[in-house]
Amino acid sequence: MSSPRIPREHAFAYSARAGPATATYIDDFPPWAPALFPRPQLLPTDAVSIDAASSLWIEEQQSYTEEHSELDPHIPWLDDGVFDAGLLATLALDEQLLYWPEQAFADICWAAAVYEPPVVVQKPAPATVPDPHPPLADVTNRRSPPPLPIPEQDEETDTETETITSTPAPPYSRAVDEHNRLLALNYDFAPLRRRDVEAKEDYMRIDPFPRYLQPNTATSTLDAAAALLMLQPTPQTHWQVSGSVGVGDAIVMLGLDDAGKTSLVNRLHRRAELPSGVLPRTTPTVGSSMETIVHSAAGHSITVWEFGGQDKVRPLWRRYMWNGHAFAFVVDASAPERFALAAEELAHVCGERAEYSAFPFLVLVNKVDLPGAASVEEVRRAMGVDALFEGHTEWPWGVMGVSAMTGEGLDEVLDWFVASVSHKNIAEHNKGKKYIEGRAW
Ligand SMILES: Nc1nc2c(ncn2[C@@H]2O[C@H](COP(=O)(O)OP(=O)(O)OP(=O)(O)O)[C@@H](O)[C@H]2O)c(=O)[nH]1
Ligand SMILES: [Mg+2]
Repeated sequence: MSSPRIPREHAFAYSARAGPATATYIDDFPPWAPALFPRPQLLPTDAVSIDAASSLWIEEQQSYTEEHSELDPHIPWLDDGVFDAGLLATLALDEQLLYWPEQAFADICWAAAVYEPPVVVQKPAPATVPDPHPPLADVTNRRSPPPLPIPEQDEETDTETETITSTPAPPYSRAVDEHNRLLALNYDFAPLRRRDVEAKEDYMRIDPFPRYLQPNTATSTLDAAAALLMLQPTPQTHWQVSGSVGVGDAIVMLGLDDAGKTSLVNRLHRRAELPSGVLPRTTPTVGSSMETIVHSAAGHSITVWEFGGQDKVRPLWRRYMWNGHAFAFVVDASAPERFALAAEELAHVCGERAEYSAFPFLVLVNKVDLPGAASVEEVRRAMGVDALFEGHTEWPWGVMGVSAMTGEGLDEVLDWFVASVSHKNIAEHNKGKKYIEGRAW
């Protein structure tokens, strides 16, 4: 089977997003693509048809399902080979993308359209940003793709293009910002929000990325999916989680900025060597970060997935928080003036979805080492957790005092999670997710 060739501008789009060291792939995957696939042996080194890759997946999935379905009821393997949009946000995004690239892509787009706040659309002035792909007449919602710089232009190239291409490719994170900016300029998700799009099929009909979506080619579908996934600061983490099935239980850690989440993760990760009273310096977390720790002599492996708490990154919480097996919400006990905001954010992020979930949940009252820190009881009342979980007795939940500075309380916290994360909870939770599919999960 011949390799699908991706258009030149797409190749350059990869390089623009991936950074300066990666300027040439016409037939290749971008260097960040392996991060999207947790089982790299299935990632071809050159472009290959999706069929070839997916037949490998089918074999592997069948044997795995036979082996594990009884043991691991929480593993959301795809039932009867049917595309399941409800699993996209959980643990099977990579499998879905390989099996059903078009549907997966459309669903990612749809999810983004439904769940993201509307972007402010600033239409580029036609004089300064030429539209290389005029919209088709029959699709009213379509916007042109971002104007992509073309490398290695001829001498005669007009000055505007030269200006763009002579700028060195920005480093990776700046490239993501730049990419976001271009998307914000060119795509208007607002009309596709939930009130207008009742079914995914509607969205598929609208298809705002026609030039990025070429059926049956992994490269173009990845490009398309990545275009949306790159809207997140660290899309790779999502995919890594999707590969973490079987690695251990994943705790999603949320909380306002400065609550001490990163410090807690650092302490948990390095508690054997880090003396009490010493904390590595931290900087505010942008996006999310993940650390796997081993707890207890039995070697129980736990992945802690921590999200930045600054107001700009809080919208990420809602999208990803349900991908773990348990939550921890960290509150700074020394900042009572922020309790109300923390309570508000917690209630917002759980929302009505709490009703359908069965995740173990702990409020971690951090910094109890500081003089004047509020007591666990005070934080419990201020956070309104009793009201939040009223009627959800099936949820194991609690409030515990900890200190990243001294390590106090952390063993108890880990013991609690290990005892509370059960396959039963996870299966319940997945059921809830299926039930609520189609609503804002
Ligand atoms: N005394 C004391 N200070 C702490 C403790 N935990 C964290 N800190 C301090 O609190 C500050 C913020 O800690 P971070 O871990 O960066 O906070 P964060 O929740 O990750 O913040 P974002 O990444 O912005 O969401 C740092 O100066 C830490 O040293 C603790 O248990 N005791
Ligand atoms: Mg942090």
